[in-house]
Amino acid sequence: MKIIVEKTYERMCRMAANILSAQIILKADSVLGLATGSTPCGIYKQLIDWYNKGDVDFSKVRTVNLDEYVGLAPEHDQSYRYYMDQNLFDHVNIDKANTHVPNGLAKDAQAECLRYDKLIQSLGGTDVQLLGIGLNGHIGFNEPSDVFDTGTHCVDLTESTIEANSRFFEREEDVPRQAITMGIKTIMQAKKIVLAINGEKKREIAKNALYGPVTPLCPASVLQLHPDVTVVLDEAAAGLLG
Ligand SMILES: N[C@@H]1[C@@H](O)[C@H](O)[C@@H](COP(=O)(O)O)O[C@@H]1O
Repeated sequence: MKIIVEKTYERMCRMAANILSAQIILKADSVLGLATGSTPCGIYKQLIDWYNKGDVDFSKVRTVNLDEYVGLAPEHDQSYRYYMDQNLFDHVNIDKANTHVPNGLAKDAQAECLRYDKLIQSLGGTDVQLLGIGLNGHIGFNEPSDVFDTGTHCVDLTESTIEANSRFFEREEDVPRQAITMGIKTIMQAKKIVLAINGEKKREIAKNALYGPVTPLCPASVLQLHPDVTVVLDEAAAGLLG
């Protein structure tokens, strides 16, 4: 595990964006695994900036997103498809047909999960997977549990995640209770992983995930076992790493 600490959130984002853009430069049709949440916003902003300066070309890039809420249409302003369009895809020269997010409206969620895993395989697997981390150690929407979940699957969100994500919704009742997420196996199959962690609130979980025991009670801890992980943190999140 490579751990890089940057002074500010902006510097952290620049570092993560550097890894993603280097990947695209080295392999124009890279498959990027992308994440949502507040953490990656600045990373996408940086990529858009470099695109506008002509430094990075998305025309052949393919993307697979980690997760999507069950029951939200792509045009719902809190769906992860909407987030990706707003925060990245609408601002760069990516072909939208090459961007993939699980379908939160699928009638048969099970079939959708299988379709999504097959899709990732058919693209040749993920070259770089960008991850954020939830306050309880979740990655994607893999919540703490007794076992590491395998492929893409449907999950019941925990109360703490619903509460954390309620900041994006008008009322807590509006937060979906379920999501479709890549599983730990899907995530671990990525050739390279970049985990971004910022803010004082994530201090404790950063320490547990990076230096604590590998356990499904802290899903991000499994990343300690991946051969090519880079963790980028701002100083606020790195405060307990020693
Ligand atoms: N499903 C997403 C995760 O992919 C994300 O990493 C996490 C942390 O979000 P934030 O970056 O806003 O703290 O929240 C959500 O639940």
